[in-house]
Amino acid sequence: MDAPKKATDALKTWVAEVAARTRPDHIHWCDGSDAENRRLTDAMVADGTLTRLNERKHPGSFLHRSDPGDVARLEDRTFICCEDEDDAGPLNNWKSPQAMKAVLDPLFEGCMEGRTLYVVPYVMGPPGGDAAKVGVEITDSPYVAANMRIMTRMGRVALEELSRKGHFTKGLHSTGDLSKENRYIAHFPGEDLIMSFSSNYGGNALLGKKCHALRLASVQARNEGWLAEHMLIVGVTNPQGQTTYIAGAFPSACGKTNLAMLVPPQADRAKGWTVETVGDDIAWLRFGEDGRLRAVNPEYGFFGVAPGTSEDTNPNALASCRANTLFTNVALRPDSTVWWEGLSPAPPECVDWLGNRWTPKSDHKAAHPNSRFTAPAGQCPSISDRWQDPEGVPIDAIVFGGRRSRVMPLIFEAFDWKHGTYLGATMSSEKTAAAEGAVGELRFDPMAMRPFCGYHTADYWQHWLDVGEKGGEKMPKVYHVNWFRRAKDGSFLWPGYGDNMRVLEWICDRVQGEGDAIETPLGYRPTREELHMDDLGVNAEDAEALFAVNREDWLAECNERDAWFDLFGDRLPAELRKQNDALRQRLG
Ligand SMILES: Nc1nc2c(ncn2[C@@H]2O[C@H](COP(=O)(O)OP(=O)(O)O)[C@@H](O)[C@H]2O)c(=O)[nH]1
Ligand SMILES: C=C(OP(=O)(O)O)C(=O)O
Ligand SMILES: [Mn+2]
Repeated sequence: MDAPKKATDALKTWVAEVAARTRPDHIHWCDGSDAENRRLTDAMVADGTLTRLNERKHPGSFLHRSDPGDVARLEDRTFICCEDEDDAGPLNNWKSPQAMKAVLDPLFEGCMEGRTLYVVPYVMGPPGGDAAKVGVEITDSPYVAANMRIMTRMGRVALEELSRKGHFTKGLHSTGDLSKENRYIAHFPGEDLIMSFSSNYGGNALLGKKCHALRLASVQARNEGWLAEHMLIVGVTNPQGQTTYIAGAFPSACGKTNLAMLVPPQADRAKGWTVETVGDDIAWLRFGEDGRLRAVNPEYGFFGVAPGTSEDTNPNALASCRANTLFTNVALRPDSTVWWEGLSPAPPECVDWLGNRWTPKSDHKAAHPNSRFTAPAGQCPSISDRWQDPEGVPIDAIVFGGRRSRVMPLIFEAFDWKHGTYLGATMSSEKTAAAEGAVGELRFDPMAMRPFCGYHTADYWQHWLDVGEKGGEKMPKVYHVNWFRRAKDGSFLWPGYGDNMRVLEWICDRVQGEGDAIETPLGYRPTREELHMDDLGVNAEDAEALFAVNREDWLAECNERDAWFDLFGDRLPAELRKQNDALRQRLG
């Protein structure tokens, strides 16, 4: 297939070079049209890659069962390949660009023989805006191409944007043999290039998302004075009609999508509170002409965690993925509808994510814990009118949150930006199924960017401090939340989900200069009355436990933070150590 007219010479040359190396049988330039999507999905149904779902209940939707060994991001196999190892920092795997290519080039040699090479041009960010960035992913996976069409503005629109912008980020992906030995997700910030081999999992293979919009974009953002963050963006409007936009950084599978699509409880709606979704995973933040930080969602779809999503917990996500959705590794019911743990009571029988018959008596889960839906953002009932605003929305508050069963209170407010940067830098969270490894293990995950920052984390923190200097008084307020603190019996102390609205309302009140607060060593916290905890059925004892600051635990936490900071050597901004000392002093 010939290159489309709009393709630049640089793009045509690159495609020709890649084709010469990978030797595909065919080349297909994706245009992003419905007709093309139909051809791709029909072919995948025919060869068993996809299963067509119930046309009435899930129109235009399909199930994909991945290779059983390819179900999550693989951090061990993810590399930052800058020239100088020191610039990758202690949290990234590093290989020199030369060494990495010496490994990858032979793997890519001839890897597309017998396959079709898809050229997938895409735009991250609202087209036409300053924030928008063009990328081109070359892949031999039609499943990846079909997912990219949902997650990004893909095809013609991207080539048009390319003709305006000229530059594009290169992403080269091949399914390879799906073995872990050959799995590499490699980033070359110096060449604006990604090479990904032997995984088709979202975070490893949909290169516009974590690889481009976070790892490479974080490096560009540092160089250009903006922020590329692992954050949801949500708008909350109070009964007076004032809208507060909040950006929230939570590690993978810690509640971003849920918070972005929150449905306020009936009582709050009756008072006049509403919530709108701008983005659920990534935010690009830059200063507007008014000197305030403005955020765009660079994505076009949601790559959401299926388990736990239900009419009760997240009806907006369910509505988003009713149609035109690709499901990966969920269970299939006899009527060709999907099921996962937490959606509804278990069906008497279904086919599990591995393709085997499953009943409630089975000894394993029907859906993989990291099973996902890929759904168009425009289908979300709560999507904001401004979600594609090229200027972005002004951010009034930034919320950090981890999954902590102990120690960390429900919510507190930072004293100022520097203290907020410290809260982000010392975030920690229990590991989830979104990446391979031991689920539940506590680890530091600064700004929820541990797996996604494309350079030295200490330099990244310094960048946060610099951005704060630049923004001065106009910077957002910063908060820390934890929905996951547990009672002695192991149950969650906080009802979470829609009831997180109470926390958002307090944040809005604070931003508007209202809302009572109590000063604690950690920061400002709301009173129990502010959160209307009695209405939620949170008793006084649980409320106490949700906010408890145990001095011994916190002194231990300070010591762990010192040891954590030691990892970063003399690149660590002195301000962060100072903040830790100040906390220790406030604890007494
Ligand atoms: N207990 C509790 N679980 C939550 C809450 N919000 C999300 N979750 C669960 O955390 C998991 C990941 O949530 P999700 O919003 O998809 O996280 P994301 O990957 O950060 O977007 C799902 O199983 C949710 O049901 C909450 O407020 N409380
Ligand atoms: C997309 C991913 O994560 P999340 O949406 O859970 O942040 C991922 O882990 O690949
Ligand atoms: Mn999510």
